[in-house]
Amino acid sequence: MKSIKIIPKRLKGCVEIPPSKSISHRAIICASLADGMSKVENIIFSDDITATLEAVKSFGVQYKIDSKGEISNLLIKGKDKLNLIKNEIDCRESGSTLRFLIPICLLQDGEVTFTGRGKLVERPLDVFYKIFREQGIKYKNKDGRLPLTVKGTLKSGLYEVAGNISSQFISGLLFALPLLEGDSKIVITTHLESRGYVDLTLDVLKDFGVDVINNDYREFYIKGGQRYIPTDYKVEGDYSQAAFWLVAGILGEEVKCRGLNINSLQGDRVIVDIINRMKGNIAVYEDYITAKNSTTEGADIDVSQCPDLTPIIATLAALSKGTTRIINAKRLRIKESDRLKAIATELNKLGADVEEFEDGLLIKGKETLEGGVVDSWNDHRIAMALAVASIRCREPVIIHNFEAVKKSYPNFFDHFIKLGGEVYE
Ligand SMILES: O=C(O)C1=C[C@@H](OP(=O)(O)O)[C@@H](O)[C@H](O)C1
Ligand SMILES: C=C(OP(=O)(O)O)C(=O)O
Repeated sequence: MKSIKIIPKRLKGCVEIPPSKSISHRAIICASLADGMSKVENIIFSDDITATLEAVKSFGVQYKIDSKGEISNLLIKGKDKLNLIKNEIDCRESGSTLRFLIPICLLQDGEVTFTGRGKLVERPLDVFYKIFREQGIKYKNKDGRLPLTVKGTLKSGLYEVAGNISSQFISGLLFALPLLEGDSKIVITTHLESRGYVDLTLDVLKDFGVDVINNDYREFYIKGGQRYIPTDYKVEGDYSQAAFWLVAGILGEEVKCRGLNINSLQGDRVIVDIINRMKGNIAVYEDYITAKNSTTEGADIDVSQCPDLTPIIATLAALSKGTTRIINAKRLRIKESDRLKAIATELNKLGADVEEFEDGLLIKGKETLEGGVVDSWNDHRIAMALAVASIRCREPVIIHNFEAVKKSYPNFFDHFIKLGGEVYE
């Protein structure tokens, strides 16, 4: 277990936001399924993106890396016919890699085993198991957990899919179904949560020449016999990661975030509206967003469309005036940690007043927090939220298992230091 000690400091400065992890997955997968050479620019090798790159290599996809400092560009030689060269895929802790690659792997009939690490082994796959049973696809898991071995091929036709467990199941099907000969339709049988991620999938599919008709997020019509077209694609900045720095600017001195698309489809772009609603001092310009020290106020926040923002919103709420209710957050319990329990437990260790409910949090804000020893629960977003909380602590903060940040943002603490943070390993 590795720990980091943070001396409370008000952060100030400018940060180049790393590329969107969600869009990076999508661009790599679409380039891999396009027969020819595609360029995917602005990539960082987080654990999750490495998992997806390793996964597509298992199907004969090749790529070259051109690195410039923290950022890399990929030249990907994709194939419209997958040939299995490695029948075991280690998804590490990446739910996106697992849920996106399973349908893609079922475009060929070789047997494949998916493995995972940490909490990924128990994150739900029931939506796919229902499809496997309906289509006669053989599958075997270990008491409902990974490893999962599958054998068979996806059929075109009607798919009835729940939209309130994970949008990733829908995205995974949207990558694979256009390549089948026949047409398909996905009917969403519940309210669709994390809808912005489906928007990202449809948008990147379109950029790579694949069209899907979206009937108000209730039905998706997928024409069969489509082909991905090799494309040059540049990944934009990640709003889920920018959220940590925007809150750091509100709690600290001032932070300017560069590299974001102010018209992004990313669902977590809503962090700007949330900070505004909480009376934070935030301003959006053509090529940067800046957040300045300000006194924020509690609000009622529905996170059903932006689950990944919950840890950092809870941190801001814990240091705002009044009460914040975070609602429709039950799905946070099936991420890299039980994020509701994790952020409530750890913020309270720092002296916050967070009450946990089955599907949300009730947070009574304070001027400052005490500080103390906390743990990341091996969850990158918990680690990063706690690091930001340190800004308004009276005493140092020690975070155990801080290296969890590698999952999505390996140089998070380099940026933290660049903004004036004082950390000791
Ligand atoms: O499709 C994606 O890129 C993601 C979808 C979201 O999951 P859910 O759809 O399960 O909420 C989100 O939590 C995850 O970080 C990335
Ligand atoms: C839940 C996350 O990612 P994934 O579902 O891909 O593991 C995340 O990045 O917070």
